Amino acid sequence: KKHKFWETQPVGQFKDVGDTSLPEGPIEPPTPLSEVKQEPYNLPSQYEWTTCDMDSEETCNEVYNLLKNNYVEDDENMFRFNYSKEFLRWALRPPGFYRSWHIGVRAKTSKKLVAFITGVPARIRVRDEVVKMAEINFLCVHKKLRTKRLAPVMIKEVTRRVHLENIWQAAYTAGVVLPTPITTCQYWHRSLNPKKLIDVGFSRLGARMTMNRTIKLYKLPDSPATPGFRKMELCDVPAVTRLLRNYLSQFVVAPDFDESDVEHWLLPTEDVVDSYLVESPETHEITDFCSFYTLPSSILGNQNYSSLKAAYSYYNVSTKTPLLQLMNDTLIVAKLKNFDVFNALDVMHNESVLKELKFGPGDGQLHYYLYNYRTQSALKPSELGLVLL
Ligand SMILES: CCOC(=O)c1cnc2ccc(OC)cc2c1SCCC#N
Repeated sequence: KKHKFWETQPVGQFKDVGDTSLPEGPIEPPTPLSEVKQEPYNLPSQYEWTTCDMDSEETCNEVYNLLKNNYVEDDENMFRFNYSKEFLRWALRPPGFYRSWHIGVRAKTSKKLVAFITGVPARIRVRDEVVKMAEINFLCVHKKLRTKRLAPVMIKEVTRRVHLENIWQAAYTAGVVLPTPITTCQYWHRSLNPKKLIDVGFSRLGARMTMNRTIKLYKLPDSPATPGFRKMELCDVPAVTRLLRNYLSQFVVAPDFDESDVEHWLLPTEDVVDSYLVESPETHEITDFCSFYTLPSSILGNQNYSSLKAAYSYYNVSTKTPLLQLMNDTLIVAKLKNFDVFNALDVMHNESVLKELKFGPGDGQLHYYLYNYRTQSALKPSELGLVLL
């Protein structure tokens, strides 16, 4: 039976879609903390819970290797995400993080890490309500244990630990349809290294196109066009926070970033997140901002290449520089940093520039979900101002 587990959870159910009598907001009220289950859920007898301290080099290595070998692949098994250790430490230790929300499952005999799920705290605004949520991510069960129904008990356990911190909502994404997406986004891809993407079989030479003609089609200038375009620095955090908060206020769902959030999520971290801004040469005002994160993928089953260097559009704000020019400068920087591809979702205002910047639509979709929070109706991707890693 499909969605056996999700039909037991406080999430929008398919049967309720379109029922405008149901109000926007929490589906269930908070439970008194004394009534939250104090002890962990039961795992199958040969497995045990473990808390993964990402500060520990050894544990971080175990998590990295579990994900490298068992995490999400595309439908054609051409790629598998290969989140780096620095990226995982960044993604899992934002302001106010809880180590207890970095949950592993070990085999009791071998002590091998066989499954993982995480949460990090976030303040997410839904229309005019700022809600404390957990962002749930990195749910991974070892390929050899996929039929043991571990995912439902792992989801219940991370939910229990989130409840213990008096948080009752969550946000998560999936490539599969579950009850019930608040919106469904499309991936778009901009070739930076077309020869490699063709060699690995992701892209194909267009009709009547030679390889040289294709390389020329995707060629980019060797420096950004916008005067005052520069890397973000620590001293820019207050201005970037103001710029970003104002920009994100227009979307139905968006993070409620403060300066400490901006410092963590958007200050450049080598090989993890890159961020640039436009400082007006005349007024020294910060008028625009763009950022992308680094998420390589293993290339599965190709003789010549083993890794894809992919950049993912993160948060972009254009108030003076046209978004088209700002994003083109981002592509230029990504190419200079030797990325093979620049990926973007059709969220916020991205859709308006993707085609002109020579992005092509991907065949994968990304569904966004809220746990224990109903929205009046599904959002358009352009109403979503939240990028989850
Ligand atoms: C070349 C364009 O495709 C990707 O960059 C890519 C890379 N690795 C993946 C690993 C797992 C995977 O599972 C859905 C997809 C990819 C994709 S396409 C969707 C992500 C984006 N943009």
